Amino acid sequence: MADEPMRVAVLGGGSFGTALASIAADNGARVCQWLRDPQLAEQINREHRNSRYLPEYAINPAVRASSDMQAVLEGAELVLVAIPSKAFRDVVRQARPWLNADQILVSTTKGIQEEGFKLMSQILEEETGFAHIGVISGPNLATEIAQKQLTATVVASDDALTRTRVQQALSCDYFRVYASNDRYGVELGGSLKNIYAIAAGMAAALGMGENTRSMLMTRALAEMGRFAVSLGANPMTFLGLAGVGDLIVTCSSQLSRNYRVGYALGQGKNLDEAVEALGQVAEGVNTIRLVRDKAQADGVYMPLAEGLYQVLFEGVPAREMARMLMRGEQSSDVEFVLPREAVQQAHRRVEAGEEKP
Ligand SMILES: NC(=O)C1=CN([C@@H]2O[C@H](COP(=O)(O)OP(=O)(O)OC[C@H]3O[C@@H](n4cnc5c(N)ncnc54)[C@H](OP(=O)(O)O)[C@@H]3O)[C@@H](O)[C@H]2O)C=CC1
Ligand SMILES: O=C(CO)COP(=O)(O)O
Repeated sequence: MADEPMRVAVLGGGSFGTALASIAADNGARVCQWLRDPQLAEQINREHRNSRYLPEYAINPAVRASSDMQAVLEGAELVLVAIPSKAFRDVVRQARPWLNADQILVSTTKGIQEEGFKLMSQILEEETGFAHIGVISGPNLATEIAQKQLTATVVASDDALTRTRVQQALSCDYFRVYASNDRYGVELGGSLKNIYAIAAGMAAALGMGENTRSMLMTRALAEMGRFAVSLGANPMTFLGLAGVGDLIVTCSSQLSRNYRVGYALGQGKNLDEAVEALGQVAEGVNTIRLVRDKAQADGVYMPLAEGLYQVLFEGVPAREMARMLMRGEQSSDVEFVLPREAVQQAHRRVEAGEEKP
């Protein structure tokens, strides 16, 4: 078995699905890619190019694209699901008749389902009940992968076979795959950072500088950690590629679609115009709403997510929101070292005259 090429199926014909299919093929796997548009599938097979999502880049000619899901899934050992969160469950349901419990199912999608605040690998689990389930997440701009820029990702699963086979399938000269057993944390990191990428794009369009971006990213990490703890997740996972790593790339690059939506908003476009102009999925727009509602319901302090929600959905001007955030209550740098409450209590004591210089 070790000498036989691994059979990999990719569900999704967008930029990331296409980039992953090409990596696996570069690495010697037999790769079939499913997309719902038969004409685009035909073009990929004929020209080895995805004119809709990655027009500038050559796809490994060994990738076979098809709109026949049964044929794509037949005999696949590893199934990568690269479908935006809004359509993820539907596509998994469509695929279900041709999936079997020996297969490894991996989500690559950085989004959250509104009902039940479910992450995509939880949907894979619910829809199949299979054991070999994982996620891929990390600083992985599809366009840079398509250029074969040196890139790292994380495969996360509590199942060692899943981690190992994904590392074998995708690790190559330009793509390195690190392992984690914290599936929930890795997946949560990938979803949350999209929120702050929108904020970073907006800040850039408003002419704010590098100090601002650095503050934004670091406070985003603090807020993400607080949210993770409230959900019983391990905030240490955010120190890795799927947290800090992805936050850095997505908050710094025009190649990020979430960043671009934020940038367009900062330039004065409204949300519908910004999303329409993008023409691809920016998961962060929906994630802001879901995370803000969940934080409110669970009493988690997330001023950036709340502020961004008010800018996107309640018409508060971004500059005004930035001013309010800067003038917010005094806080702690690293809350795992000095709790936020301790800072606030000290302020109250000084203001009440209980502590004097
Ligand atoms: N692009 C990137 O750099 C990265 C993306 N990701 C994540 O990967 C996920 C997928 O993203 P990506 O490939 O970039 O997305 P794209 O927006 O580039 O493409 C989306 C793909 O999903 C298909 N699709 C959408 N709705 C349906 C549906 N109802 N049924 C079947 N197919 C559907 C689209 O088909 P059609 O064209 O026919 O609409 C298209 O093939 C996202 O959640 C993203 O967060 C993760 C890391 C990097
Ligand atoms: O997740 C990504 C990079 O790691 C891609 O980000 P966008 O979805 O914002 O393009």
